[in-house]
Amino acid sequence: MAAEQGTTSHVYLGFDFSTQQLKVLAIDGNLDVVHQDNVQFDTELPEFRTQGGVHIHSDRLTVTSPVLMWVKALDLLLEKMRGAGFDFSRVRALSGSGQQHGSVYWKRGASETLSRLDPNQDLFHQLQNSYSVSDSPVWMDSSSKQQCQDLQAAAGGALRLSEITGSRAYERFTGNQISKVRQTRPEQYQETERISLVSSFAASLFLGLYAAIDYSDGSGMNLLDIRTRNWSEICLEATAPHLARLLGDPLPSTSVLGSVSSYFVDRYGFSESCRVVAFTGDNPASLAGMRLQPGDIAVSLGTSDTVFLWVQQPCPALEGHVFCNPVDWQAYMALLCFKNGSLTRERIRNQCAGGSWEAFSAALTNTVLGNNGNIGFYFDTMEITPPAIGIHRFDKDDNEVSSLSPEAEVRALVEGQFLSRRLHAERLGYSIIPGTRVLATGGASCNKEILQVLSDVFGAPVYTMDLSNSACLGSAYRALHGLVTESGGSFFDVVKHAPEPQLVVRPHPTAAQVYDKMLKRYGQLEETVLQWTHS
Ligand SMILES: Nc1ncnc2c1ncn2[C@@H]1O[C@H](COP(=O)(O)OP(=O)(O)O)[C@@H](O)[C@H]1O
Ligand SMILES: O=C(CO)[C@@H](O)[C@H](O)COP(=O)(O)O
Repeated sequence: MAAEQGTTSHVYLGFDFSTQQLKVLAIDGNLDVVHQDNVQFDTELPEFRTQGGVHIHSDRLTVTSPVLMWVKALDLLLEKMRGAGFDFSRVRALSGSGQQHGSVYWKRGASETLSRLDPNQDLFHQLQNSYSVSDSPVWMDSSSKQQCQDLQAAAGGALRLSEITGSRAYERFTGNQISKVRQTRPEQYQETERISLVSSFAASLFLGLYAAIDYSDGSGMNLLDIRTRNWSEICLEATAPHLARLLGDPLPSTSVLGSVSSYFVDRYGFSESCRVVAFTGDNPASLAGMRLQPGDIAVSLGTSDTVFLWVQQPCPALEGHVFCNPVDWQAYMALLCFKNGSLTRERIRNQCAGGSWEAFSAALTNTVLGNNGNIGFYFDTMEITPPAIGIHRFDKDDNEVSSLSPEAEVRALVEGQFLSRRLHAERLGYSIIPGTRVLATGGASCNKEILQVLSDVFGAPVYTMDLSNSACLGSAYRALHGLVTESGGSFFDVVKHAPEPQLVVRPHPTAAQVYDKMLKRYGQLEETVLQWTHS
């Protein structure tokens, strides 16, 4: 292992195909970050007309992204790196991550095209006709309710499905999306020779052949048996005939899948021996990037907010998800996902803080812990956890009110979001104990005032990495780890000299007094909001 890591001339790349952008990060053999870059979909690829990286369809439930936008983003990112003088010949291994659950439908003949790419042309032009479905369903989609009901019925109920796959049926989970595509677009489905996740689609581009789905991201499909780590026959059959053939066999997340295709060698100067390590989901990759340990709780504040934990034994339930662990095949991770995260914070920033994060932060500083009893629920779109919609504000006596002052609105939003994250994490069995670290990541984790509220609500210190894109960092670590896995090197051995997360904020001394009570009230009011949604 020392020989793998000892040299600084080698570098390891981590990519992240997330909702709003494609990012890349390079580390050297000492784990120092030596390069970073990104492509923002909305602004740098405006021809695809996305908002926040997606298209929301007229039914407000269907949410997709153009698959060719991701391909073009990779062309652009690699060109930017070349323009910045990045030396691709130093890359010893690469890996990456993708927003979870999204699906890519490769058209018949695409594997042939992938294997014979012309290095004189970009990927975008050569892969134009390689997808049977041009708009990939993504994690924000909630249009597959019927398919979820059918899958649960076939599996013997929601809890049984959760015991097998780690989650009850969720609309964004890939199996239900595949089922919907098969039913609503039979011709395109018939034309499909392979289905990838966003992560394995991206790995396929680098390999020049279809990449396996890894166990960890594969756990977000309602198709994988998280204990046997094989596709579940019951779930496959309930989803689509012959689906195993379209998915390929799942593999451990640490697998070396092969070397980069000659396209990347000839066009960008990658070494022929540069290895491609299985790509995974962005949340599993973040777990690796933050080097999450048992007892820690991670809060990712990206487009979605997620809360995740390292767990040794799977205890699937009706809420939340259990995924195979991306760095230790014997372990698991538990995850909760909240759809109304950064985009809702941006909306309230625009309405109440003149579009400025500084003013948004000032509103948090200028208002008191507990917000004088005001509590808000801000579900701009149907939330995942809990399945509720609408904007609901309550005063200290639990009366619904129609508005709050702009500053109180900002605090109600952020407190409400974090009370919800804590409430549902506790329902999943998590409890804050002395020594608990909250590790924050994602775009909003650069905002110290937001992190102060997180710390106060959780009653625990909040730490961050120097970088807010831990999914990229984790992917670069995983690239390095993939190389040493065969010789038995553990992930924690590989990253033991990586920089430790830094303490950013501690809870205010009165926080526990305020938020322990408020959490109970929040839970009761959430019941009311849920009843309103479903009445
Ligand atoms: N200073 C800030 N304060 C709060 N939120 C921020 C700040 N800067 C960026 N963000 C949020 O970060 C989000 C992007 O996070 P990121 O993790 O990069 O998203 P993704 O990986 O899902 O594409 C933006 O939507 C924005 O709302
Ligand atoms: O659906 C989930 C997790 O289950 C989301 O967390 C997606 O993985 C999108 O991630 P971001 O782009 O918001 O980081």
